Amino acid sequence: MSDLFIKICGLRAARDVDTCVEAGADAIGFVFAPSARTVDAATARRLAGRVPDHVLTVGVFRGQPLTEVRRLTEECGIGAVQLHGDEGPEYYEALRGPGRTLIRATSQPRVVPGELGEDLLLLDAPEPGSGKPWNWASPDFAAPTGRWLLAGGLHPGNVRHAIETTGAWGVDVSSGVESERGVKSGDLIRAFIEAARPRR
Ligand SMILES: O=C(O)c1ccccc1N[C@@H]1O[C@H](COP(=O)(O)O)[C@@H](O)[C@H]1O
Repeated sequence: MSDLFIKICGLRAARDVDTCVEAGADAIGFVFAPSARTVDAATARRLAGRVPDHVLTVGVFRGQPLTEVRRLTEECGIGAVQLHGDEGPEYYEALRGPGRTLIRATSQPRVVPGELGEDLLLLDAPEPGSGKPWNWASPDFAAPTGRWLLAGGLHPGNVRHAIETTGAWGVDVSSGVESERGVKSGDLIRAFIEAARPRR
């Protein structure tokens, strides 16, 4: 794994999954929550099967029943669960399993990493997947310490500034690497990774 953790989310096409892997993404997300980017189980399983072991596959959920989250994760061979709902610690505990990374996504900037039992905190905009940024540059924002991901309105043109301003351990993007809503652009994926992690 590289210094900066980069997740590209909302993948629906094999070609784009391959581009993410070749360009150096650390994680690839499949959206199971209702969205323009939702994939069905068969598609997610087929796409996840293309991803090498060193790249984390992530299932994205929002307020879905535990049984559904567990079933889709297992059925599709997904390595991590990203939760955008208001699940409590029991929910995280129930999902904990060998080799499964739990990611808590929240738009509340003052949470304590790990407090619900998550392995990784993701600070996102109030409307996840909308491409709208939140005010991570505000002097009122106190970035967490340790490992956390920044998301919300990131794109090739602002990601470096966002990392330098917040000190985020990793970044996550969906809209900012699309040519139109729900359609990924190989050029933007490569540009995002290059901008986030410039070659030395
Ligand atoms: O991408 C979606 O449609 C989505 C739907 C429901 C929950 C989360 C979703 N995506 C997450 O949103 C951020 C990226 O947002 P942006 O488009 O780059 O602003 C990322 O965490 C995705 O996993």
